[in-house]
Amino acid sequence: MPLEGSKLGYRYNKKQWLFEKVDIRIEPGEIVGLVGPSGCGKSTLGRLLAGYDEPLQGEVTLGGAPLPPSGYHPVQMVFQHPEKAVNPRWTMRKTLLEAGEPDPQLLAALGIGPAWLDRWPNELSGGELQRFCIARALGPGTRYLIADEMTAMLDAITQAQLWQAVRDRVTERRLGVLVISHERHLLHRLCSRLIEF
Ligand SMILES: Nc1ncnc2c1ncn2[C@@H]1O[C@H](COP(=O)(O)OP(=O)(O)OP(=O)(O)O)[C@@H](O)[C@H]1O
Repeated sequence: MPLEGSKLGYRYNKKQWLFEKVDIRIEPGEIVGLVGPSGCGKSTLGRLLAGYDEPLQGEVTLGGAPLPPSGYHPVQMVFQHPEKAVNPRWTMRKTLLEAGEPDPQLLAALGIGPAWLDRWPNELSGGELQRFCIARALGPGTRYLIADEMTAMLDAITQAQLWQAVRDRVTERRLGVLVISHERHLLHRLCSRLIEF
């Protein structure tokens, strides 16, 4: 089931339109890159596709139907700053359980040590915390991942490890991925096509 945005338009606070009439389509098992100058609206488009915000024009559909209004969301988004994306009062185990029972193979592929599950967010480094955010976003019900500068703050080795784990899910589960990044070499390595925004 493709993830599609049709004739999407958005603007903040009734200012000028950030974008209008944008069509975008991602197929299962596809990794697509989204590039464009800073401030052009890439993250905003990602938020619309992930159902965080409602488009002001057009619609987002998954397999031809509107995104589900409640329950586990099949389109998940991961941001650059993991510390903003987790509840500081939840252990990492509880954080992960939000997305369903975690798959031990996925945790191992993301380099998450079993002992980390009993830690609190402030007891992990940014890179360690981001691994949990990715694990949570790849819960069993996820069909699409919107990765917004997901590995921009990580070293090259960790970056490669995390993207390999995502790629394996693309192959095994036919996960579809939209990669928002300024790093052209990363996009060329990962993506089968690029959308210039
Ligand atoms: N909540 C908000 N309220 C008002 N304006 C916003 C809000 N979020 C983003 N903007 C503005 O909308 C524009 C697009 O922002 P967005 O984050 O989507 O761009 P981007 O292409 O992802 O940028 P970057 O590459 O710098 O991350 C920017 O000018 C930004 O200042």
